[in-house]
Parts: sequence; C-alpha cells; structure tokens
Amino acid sequence: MTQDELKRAVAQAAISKVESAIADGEIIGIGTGSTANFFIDLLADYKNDIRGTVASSEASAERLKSHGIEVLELNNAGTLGVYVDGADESNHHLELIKGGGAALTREKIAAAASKEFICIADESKLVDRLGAFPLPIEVIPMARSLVGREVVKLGGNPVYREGVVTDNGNVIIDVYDFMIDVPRKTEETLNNIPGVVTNGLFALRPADVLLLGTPDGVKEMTR
Ligand SMILES: O=C(CO)[C@H](O)[C@H](O)COP(=O)(O)O
Repeated sequence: MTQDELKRAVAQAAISKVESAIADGEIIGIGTGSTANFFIDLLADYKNDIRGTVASSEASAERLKSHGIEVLELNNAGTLGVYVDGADESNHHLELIKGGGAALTREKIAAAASKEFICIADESKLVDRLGAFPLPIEVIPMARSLVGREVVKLGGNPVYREGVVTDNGNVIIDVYDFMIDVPRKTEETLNNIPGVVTNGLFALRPADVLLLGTPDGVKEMTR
C-alpha cells in the first residue's frame, strides 16, 4: 500500500469513530495536513448532517467550505465533541510532535477544547522516542533570535523556517538534534521562553486515540 492509501484508510476509520458525535449534534474539530485532508474529503458525505466544524487552519477551513461543510469560530462553538488531526510523530503514550504544517498553535487550542482527540497517521509516524522529527516552535517575530539562543542553551539546534508565516502572523523555528526524554517537561520548558507562542509537543494534552494505518489494516491505540 502507498502512504496515501494508508492515510486514506485511517481517515476512513476516523469517520466511523465520529459518526455518533455527528448524529448527536456535536461540533467536530478538524486538523491540518495531508491526512486531515483525506478526513475532510470523506466528511463531505455528511455535510447535511453536521451541525458545524472548527478548523485548525485557514487551509482546512477553506477545504471544508469548498465541500459545503459549515465552519464555525471556536469562540462560538463551545466544547468540541471530538478533534481529528494528524501528527508528525507519536510515541507509545500518544504524546505527539505536530506542526510540520505550521498550524501547531491552533491545533493545540482545538485539541484542548475537545472532549476527545483522535490522531490519525500512517505507521511511519510511530516512534519509540520523540525527536527525530525537528520540533516546531511558533515564535513572535521579534523574539526569533532570543528564542534561538535559549534553545541552544537547552541543547537543541534551532533552524528558522524561512518564508513561513503562520495563520497567527508569527514565525516557526524547527529544533533539530533535541533530546526529548520527558516530553511534558520539554513542552513546559520551551513554552516558558518569552516570545514562544507554543511548541509542537502535545504531551500535556496527548491524543486519546491513535489510529495507525498499516498494510495489515488500521490499528487502534488508546492511552
Ligand atoms: O501538525 C500538522 C500540521 O501543523 C500535521 O498534522 C502534521 O504535520 C502531519 O501532517 P501529514 O498528515 O501531512 O503527514
């Protein structure tokens, strides 16, 4: 199976998981990225049944609207029934690295606003230890150099993601060669640097369910 076929399979499995939430009139949170895009496209079949969605990026909002699916502001949506999103890495505790698509802050907000976070990924994303994927940090532009120096003090190798501006008007620093032994601690430490909006570790609010696409079918992991 190709990677896209695995992504589509997990997106289909996630659709089955959210059917009851849709029937109950819950608002569905929608992530960002190529796996989330498969989910959005499959969700189009339910556009007449969905009360509303909240998107974690402008790109996902546009894709939802192109299918005729209602998109709400989070401030008007209350608690989300379920949030479905991809990841760049997941460990076996369902702690994640996200933000490869630069949408990490809105993704973290949507996950925090949700009763249940379902992560969808192909099997290449499951790792024993987080950190082979460079850890994204969203940074207020004037703090870029300061944050970079602080990251070096913590042992990371910060690289400015040139040409990328987030939906919130900020920049992204990707941290290479980082030892992430205790993800919750690293998440807190980085978020305490002035100028950091948030970092791409989802350990304080990990996924509740991980649907993993494998050639043998979709595997489900829970915390
Ligand atoms: O965090 C993200 C975007 O900010 C994505 O969920 C992550 O990059 C995975 O993307 P894909 O499904 O394309 O592999």
